[in-house]
Amino acid sequence: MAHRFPALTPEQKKELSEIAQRIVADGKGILAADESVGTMGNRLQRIKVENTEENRRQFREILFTVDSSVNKSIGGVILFHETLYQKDSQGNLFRNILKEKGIVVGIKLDQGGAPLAGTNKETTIQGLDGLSERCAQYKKDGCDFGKWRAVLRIADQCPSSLAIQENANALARYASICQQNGLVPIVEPEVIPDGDHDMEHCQYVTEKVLAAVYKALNDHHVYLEGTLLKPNMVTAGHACTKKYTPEQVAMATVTALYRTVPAAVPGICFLSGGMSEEDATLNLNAINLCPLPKPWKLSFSYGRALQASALAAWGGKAANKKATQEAFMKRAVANSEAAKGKYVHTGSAGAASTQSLFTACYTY
Ligand SMILES: O=P(O)(O)OC[C@H]1O[C@](O)(COP(=O)(O)O)[C@@H](O)[C@@H]1O
Repeated sequence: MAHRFPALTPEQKKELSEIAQRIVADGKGILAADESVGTMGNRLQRIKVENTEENRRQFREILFTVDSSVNKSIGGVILFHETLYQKDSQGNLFRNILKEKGIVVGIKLDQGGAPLAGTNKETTIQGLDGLSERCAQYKKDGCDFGKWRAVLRIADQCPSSLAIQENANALARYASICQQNGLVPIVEPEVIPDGDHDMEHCQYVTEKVLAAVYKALNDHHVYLEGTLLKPNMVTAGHACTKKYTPEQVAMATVTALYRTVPAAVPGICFLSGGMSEEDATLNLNAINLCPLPKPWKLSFSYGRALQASALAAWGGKAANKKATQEAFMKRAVANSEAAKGKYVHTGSAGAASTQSLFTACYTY
């Protein structure tokens, strides 16, 4: 069938693919600082800090005003709506501080889950109504990419084919709308790690989910060169008693991706999914060393695994700014090395960086 109704002009395609490539340029990944108010509340509760707008602003100011050399490790930062319009204590908009460092600014576009009736507690994600108008405004306000997280879980009868199809279609519709408005869509179908399933089962499910997502993206005429994928790594469920090495996780993950993700996709930026900071880095490093064909950049888009020890160092006190920035920079550099397959584990990881960051049923 002839391609009679092109979705994007050559200029639009060029812009999108250049943005995507900047974000995952060699050794660069994404800081996912887009926790919604509720999710941030859980983070702050762990360090006994009240979940106020000012406390959220203060922590993010410390992260974003870190030394400019962070731009060697961080190519993009995902923000929550509130943060996009916040300023540092000198009155500079966060988004301008990031752009001055050469970091691409992104925005969370999904608006939370809604139950799929008649399923075993499965969900779809809301936010498609009015999405085009929101994207246009965010583009004007300095954003160049978006993020939409769909949640799939492994359990009895899960993920159902309804949940897989519905979430794949919503992700594809979101991706299409983003691209029409000049935003690179980060497509995030997360198979959450809750459960006692083994790694092999996670691989099977991840392949089914990714295959459905790429079928839907194709159906919706999404320009793959102007997208990024944010998947889970293939791991055993959190309650599985069998343990796997980073090399085993890497082999299962790259196998699943190689079978399902087209080579036209410029980058795959993993979520950390409750792994400890150190495990997230070691697994990413092993993924980059995995001896299978890897036609995409394999990098990170971590929330918890980039911020947990920084949050612990901060503890809500301005006086801890330096220690907080050092903790953040340490993880950013470690993950940048891992994105090149060059991370050397020194054995001196701090206690905070080896702590599990798992949150049950992470589906706020
Ligand atoms: O539940 P929310 O507020 O959408 O947040 C989900 C979080 O999960 C992520 O998609 C991935 O984060 P992790 O690396 O911590 O798993 C973040 O981008 C985001 O902050």
